[in-house]
Amino acid sequence: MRFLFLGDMVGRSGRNAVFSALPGLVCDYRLDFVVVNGENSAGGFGITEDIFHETLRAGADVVTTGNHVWDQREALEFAAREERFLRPLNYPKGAPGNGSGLFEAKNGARVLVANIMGRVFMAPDLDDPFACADYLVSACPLGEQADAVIIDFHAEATSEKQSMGHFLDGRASVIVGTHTHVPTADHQILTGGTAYQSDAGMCGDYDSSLGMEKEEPINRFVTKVPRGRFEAAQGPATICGLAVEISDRTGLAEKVSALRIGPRLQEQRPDFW
Ligand SMILES: C=C(OP(=O)(O)O)C(=O)O
Ligand SMILES: [Mn+2]
Repeated sequence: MRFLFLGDMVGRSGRNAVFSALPGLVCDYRLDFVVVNGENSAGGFGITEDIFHETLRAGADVVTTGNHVWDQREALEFAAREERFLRPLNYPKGAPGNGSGLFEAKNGARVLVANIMGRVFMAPDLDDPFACADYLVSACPLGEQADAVIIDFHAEATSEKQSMGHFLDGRASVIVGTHTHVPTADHQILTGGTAYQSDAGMCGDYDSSLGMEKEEPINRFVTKVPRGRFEAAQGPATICGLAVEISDRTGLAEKVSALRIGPRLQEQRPDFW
């Protein structure tokens, strides 16, 4: 199974880059399943229903999110109606919408997708992400109810992300980190067969501070006096993601590659499709 994950779309430039490139990637690579993180897609703060649907039309099968999921208030409403829209699974009971779902890929595979959020340097009062992940993969095991298990782990601390990767190694096809907006060079297949990357990076303008115009972040670090809002950077965006060939027999990863298309970052594409 040919799987592609794209990292946090940041603002209009990130959206436009994904919406123009993803249809071609789906076609050229004959992708079976695509997940895109959309939590910063509305000006950097959350996602609207229109953007969600446009992301699906561009070729995403599922849209994940993170700490900004409710920034656009309409998400509180459409989350409950849209099973392909995921908010962090470890929000306390009663949160609107779903944190996981079982979906059918183009090749007929049953794909379990979950969006889980870290707690280190994030909201500490979330349910335990490790207990949540353990329950999920035990309730819908890879190789039994699911032919592939994909987890977007939205977290700040690399230690928490790497620990989650090893904790689930062999019980998931892909554990990919999001949130920091910086692609890490540690994409690999762990010893138990799970594809892992600490952070896929953002789909956004890299002439920025994490996808936001750099002036205000610099100002706040230098003067400690806020002078304006953070605005999404408007320059040409680079798409960052993770490409994984998942075994149809075991559901574990066979090949993994970073994907980086656009200015400023060194281009990387899978060489196995
Ligand atoms: C990019 C970050 O946050 P956000 O969730 O605001 O995108 C971050 O804090 O690394
Ligand atoms: Mn985030």
